Amino acid sequence: RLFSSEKLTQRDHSLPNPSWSKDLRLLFDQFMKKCEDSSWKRLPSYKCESSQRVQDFKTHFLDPKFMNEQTVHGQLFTRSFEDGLGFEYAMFCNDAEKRIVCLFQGGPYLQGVPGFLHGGAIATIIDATTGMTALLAGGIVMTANLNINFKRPIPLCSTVVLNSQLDKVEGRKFFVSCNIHSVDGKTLYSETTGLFIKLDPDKRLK
Ligand SMILES: CCCCCCCC/C=C\CCCCCCCC(=O)SCCNC(=O)CCNC(=O)[C@H](O)C(C)(C)COP(=O)(O)OP(=O)(O)OC[C@H]1O[C@@H](n2cnc3c(N)ncnc32)[C@H](O)[C@@H]1OP(=O)(O)O
Repeated sequence: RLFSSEKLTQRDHSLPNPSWSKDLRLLFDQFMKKCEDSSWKRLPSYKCESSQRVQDFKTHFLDPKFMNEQTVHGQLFTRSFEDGLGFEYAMFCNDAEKRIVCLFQGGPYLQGVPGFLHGGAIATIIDATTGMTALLAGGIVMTANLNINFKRPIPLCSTVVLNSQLDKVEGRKFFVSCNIHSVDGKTLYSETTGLFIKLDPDKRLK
C-alpha cells in the first residue's frame, strides 16, 4: 500500500470500485448513459481538490494563519474512509435544470442506531450535494443553514438517491432543496431545505 498509485496520482473517487453494490452500479451506468448527450455531467471527486476554485478560495478567503503543519494534511471528509466503509457516492449535474443527483451508498462505519445510518452522516452527504448545487450556480459558497426532516431511517450499506435543486437566488443567498429516496422511488427518507451564502470578497474567513 505504501507504493499505491494513490500516493502518486489523485484517484477520482466518483468512479466504481469493488465495494459498490449492484444497485449503485446500475444507477451509475444509467446516469453515465444520460451523460452521452451532455445534458448531464458526472462530477469527479478527489481527496484533495486543487482546482482553480480552490486556489481562488485560498487566495481570497483563507488567512495564512490557518495553514500550518497539521492543516496541510487536510483532505475531504467524505473521501477519508477506505473503499466501502464510509461514503461511496457519485454526483451528476444538470446545469440547465440547476440540479444534482447524488447516488449514495453509506458504509458500515456510518452507523448510528444499529443497522441504520447516523443522522450526521446523512446530513453530511446532504450538505455535500446541496453545497455542490449552490457552488455550481454561485461559485464559492458556504452553508449557512440546513433544515433536515428525517422521515424514515436509511438502512446501513443500502443505496439511495439524493435529488438536489436550486430553488431561488437572492443576491448572495442561494436556496437549495433536496430529498432522499430509495432506489425504487417508493420510500422518501428525508426532505431538506438549505441556505448557502456566496462569500463576500471583501471579508476573509476568521
Ligand atoms: C465550500 C467551498 C469552497 C470552495 C472549494 C470548492 C471545491 C471543493 C470540493 C468539494 C467541496 C465540497 C465540500 C462540501 C462542504 C459543504 C459546505 C459546508 O459545509 S461549509 C461549512 C459549514 N458552514 C460554515 O462554517 C459557515 C459559517 N458561517 C459563516 O462563515 C457566515 O455566517 C457566512 C459566510 C455563511 C455568511 O456570513 P457573511 O458575513 O458573508 O454574510 P452575512 O452578512 O452574515 O449574511 C448574508 C445574508 O444571508 C443571511 N443569512 C446568513 N446566515 C443565515 C442563516 N443561517 N439563516 C438565514 N439567513 C442567513 C443574512 O441575514 C444576510 O441577509 P441580508 O443580506 O441581510 O438579507
